[in-house]
Amino acid sequence: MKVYVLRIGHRPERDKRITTHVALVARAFGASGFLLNPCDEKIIEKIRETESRWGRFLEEIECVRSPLDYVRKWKESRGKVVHLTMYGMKLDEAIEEIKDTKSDLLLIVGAEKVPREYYDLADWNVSVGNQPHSEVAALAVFLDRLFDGKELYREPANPQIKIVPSRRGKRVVKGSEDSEGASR
Ligand SMILES: C[S@@+](CC[C@H](N)C(=O)[O-])C[C@H]1O[C@@H](n2cnc3c(N)ncnc32)[C@H](O)[C@@H]1O
Repeated sequence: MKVYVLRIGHRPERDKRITTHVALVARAFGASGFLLNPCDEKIIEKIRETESRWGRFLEEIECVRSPLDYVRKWKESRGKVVHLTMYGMKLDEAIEEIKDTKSDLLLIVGAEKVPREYYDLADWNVSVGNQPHSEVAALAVFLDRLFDGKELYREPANPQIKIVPSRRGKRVVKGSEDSEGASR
């Protein structure tokens, strides 16, 4: 099952940092695509740079012109749609059903008020608790539950650098080296 994250309602003048975090969390927590509307080329560029430096997880990083059309096409030809919203059904009640579909998932997160059509198009409107919080937190918790925590230490393709986990300090080696620092 592949997951693409669609960030809608991005306001370039105020959401740059949080939308960047949505994309970084999507990448680090198991998504295979990141889509953005309205467009912000600086964010797209930054995530592409992150992918070249830290390795490839995302097969698509793009702006979409019409997010509603994108959602409709996804449903017609690719898979199911989940919309994360505090008004949705409980995560605990939705997650097993979502895992069972086995189809690819488009995961929608908002910024400003999300238009009604997305609630109607979604196969599941899912809440991560029924309190308002953050798209970054909602996305991280949802993906971690979906993948049962197994996404966190998977290896990206062709990293330039990578971290060697250590109890103290910071160990970073070239992507071509193993965890002892030896070249492969
Ligand atoms: C800061 S909220 C603003 C939502 C907006 N006020 C509305 O009514 O649609 C931005 C995004 O965070 C996500 N979010 C916030 N709290 C959530 C929760 N408890 N469960 C799931 N998603 C949540 C949703 O994707 C939401 O669109």
